[in-house]
Amino acid sequence: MATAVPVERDAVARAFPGPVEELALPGATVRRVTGGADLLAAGVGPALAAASTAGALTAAALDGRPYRLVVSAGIGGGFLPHAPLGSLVVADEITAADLGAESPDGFLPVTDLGFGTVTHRPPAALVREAAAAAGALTGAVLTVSTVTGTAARADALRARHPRALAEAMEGFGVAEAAAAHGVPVLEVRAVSNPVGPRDRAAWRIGDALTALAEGFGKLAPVLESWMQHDHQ
Ligand SMILES: O=C(O)c1cccc(C(=O)CC[C@H]2O[C@@H](n3cnc4c(=O)[nH]cnc43)[C@H](O)[C@@H]2O)c1
Repeated sequence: MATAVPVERDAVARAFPGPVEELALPGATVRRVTGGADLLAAGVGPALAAASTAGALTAAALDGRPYRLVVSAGIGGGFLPHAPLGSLVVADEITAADLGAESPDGFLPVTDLGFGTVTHRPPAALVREAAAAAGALTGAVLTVSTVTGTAARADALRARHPRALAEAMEGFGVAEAAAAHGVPVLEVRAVSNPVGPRDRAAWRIGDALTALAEGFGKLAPVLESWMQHDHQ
């Protein structure tokens, strides 16, 4: 499970009680719960999240216990009214929303420039089961390098991504690292603020962390079952 910051990791960790072993990796520390998950505060933003997650994936593979699933988790902005504050979103699509080029005719995704990918899709069955267990919404979660802070940008994102429920800053980076290792990815976001004009008074970070912890309490059996079975 890769969160951005330790407070998110600790919220997720409440779903995985048990003795914890700390493994220091270059740039990040993995908390390994006995019989459970590896938890990683991977850093803020897609680049650091990708680097930290790739390090953990590589260390686990070299240790002879490769990961079977990578989960990007944390708080995020919600597109109102579909994803209200305190709601939980499971991504059925993880899309890099600002990876590309501007043009006089609008934004061009990096795929239009002939490079790479902008979307990773978590396994549909896992998304369904996870969302049902946690009572979460499902839809696209956007990864951005710049937090949206104006109505104009929120409208532009909504126009380009009508299925978007949330935005955050790490999912696509975590997904790229997982894809490089051939490991499936899931993204789970608890909504802490609306996507739109910057308004710090509107943030509900405590409520979102509670929703994240409660959501993972319900999700944990689904994730554990997924990791124990083959999904070829
Ligand atoms: O200063 C601001 O206006 C502002 C607004 C929202 C979030 C931030 C952060 O610095 C938090 C970044 C952190 O939390 C995730 N996150 C939470 N809400 C959002 C959002 O609306 N858009 C993008 N990311 C968000 C993100 O994944 C980071 O880990 C500052």
